[in-house]
Parts: sequence; structure tokens; C-alpha cells
Amino acid sequence: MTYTLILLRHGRSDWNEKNLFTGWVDVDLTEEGRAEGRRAGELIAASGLQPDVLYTSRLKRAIHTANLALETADRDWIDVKRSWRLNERHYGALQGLDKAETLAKYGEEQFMTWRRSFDTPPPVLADDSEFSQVGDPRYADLGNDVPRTECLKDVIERMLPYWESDITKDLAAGRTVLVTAHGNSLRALVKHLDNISDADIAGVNIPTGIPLVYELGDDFMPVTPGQYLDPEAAAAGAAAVAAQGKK
Ligand SMILES: O=C(O)[C@@H](CO)OP(=O)(O)O
Repeated sequence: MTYTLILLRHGRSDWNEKNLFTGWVDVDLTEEGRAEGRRAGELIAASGLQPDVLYTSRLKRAIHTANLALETADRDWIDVKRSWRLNERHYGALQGLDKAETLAKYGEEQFMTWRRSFDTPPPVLADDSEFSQVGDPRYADLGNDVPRTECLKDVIERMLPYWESDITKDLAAGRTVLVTAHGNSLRALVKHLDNISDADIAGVNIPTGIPLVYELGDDFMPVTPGQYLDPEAAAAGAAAVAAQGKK
């Protein structure tokens, strides 16, 4: 028995377009991002996959991407579960800053440490910042534990318990699960699934809008490597993410 998992990073957002660090700031998709959502639905439908349950973060760029994909695939009636545990990595005091300006100001080493190191979080975001999520009602269940910054290690620590408690339960019931989330929350899940080292995960980038499909065994680990439904576009998309800030 194998289980089918589809991972999908949201389409391009307003702040991807503007080249700003985003994190937990709730920005919407661009028109191009909406087209990516629809294209993801076409790819899912063409592959014969039929998602039975959708998991998303609490951020609209993921929610809208999933809605567009499922509408296009004629599966928008399936059950939906949302959790902050699938949110993008909280980018701390970098949220709202321009990536190219940050690179120029702090240099490549510091910039890449903040973006891709495993366990060095950016400086904390002040609670009175316009980009803080403290007090946002959608995170009421977190109380005062709303993140002020996170590194990838922190994301793994808050995402994996949800994978184990909820997502794998749906997989175990034989449901094809679609998880629509973010560059860094999906890097956290891919690190776990592909058993990637803390050092090597720095080189892994997830492209926007292209479904990544895993067949999992009884231990909910892959029996074959994950496959992008459009491998060529995925490679180009991942390279573009890697180069962000350097334009
Ligand atoms: O800004 C962000 O929240 C993320 C994803 O867009 O950026 P990065 O790829 O630099 O981690």
C-alpha cells in the first residue's frame, strides 16, 4: 500500500513581485500567481490525481492558490483543513524589507545566513511593527506565542507535529492529500521526507505553483523520489528563487 501526497507552493505574490521578505505578512497573489494556481490544477487533473483533502496555511496566497487549483481540477468540494503550522517561516525584522537592499546593506554572507541557514533566525520583529502578527485574531489559538522570528529549525519543530498528528492520519485513511503552503514550510517538509542534512537543505528551493508528488510507504516516507508534474518549469522556478535579491 502506498499513499499519495501532493505539495504545492503558492503562486507568485505581490511581495514576490516586489522582491520583499514576506514571512507571515498576508499578501495576495498577483495575476500571474493566480494563473499559476489554475495551471497547477490543470497539471493535477492531467496527471489523473484526485485530491481528497486539502491542507493549507492560514495565509491567503496559499488559500487562493489551492482554491484556483481545485476549482480548475473540479475538486473544489473536498474537505479543507488550515493551520498556522503550515505558514511560511516568520521572517522576523526582515518582513517588509527589500531583498536586494538587504543584500547590498549586509553583504552576501549575512543575507544568505538569514535566508537559508538552518538554525540562525533573523532579528526579532517588534510587536508594534506594522508587519507584526501579534494580536491577529487568526492566531488567537497561539496566545502570546505568535512568532517574532523563526529559522528553518523552528519551522520544522512546529510543522512536523502537525504532519504526524493530522496529515499522516488522512494519508493512512487512503486519502490523496494536497498540501498548499510556502517556500520555507515546504522546504521543512521536504527536508524530512528526503532526509536532507541541515547543511544541504540550504541548496533546496521550491518553485511557485508546480505540484510536487510523493508516493509514500507505510512509514510515510517516500518509496520513490518526489516528482514535479512539470520538471522543466520546476527547475527554472527553483533557480529563480535561489537568485532572489541578486537582480
Ligand atoms: O520572503 C519570504 O517569505 C520567502 C518566500 O518568498 O523568501 P525566501 O525565499 O527568501 O526565503
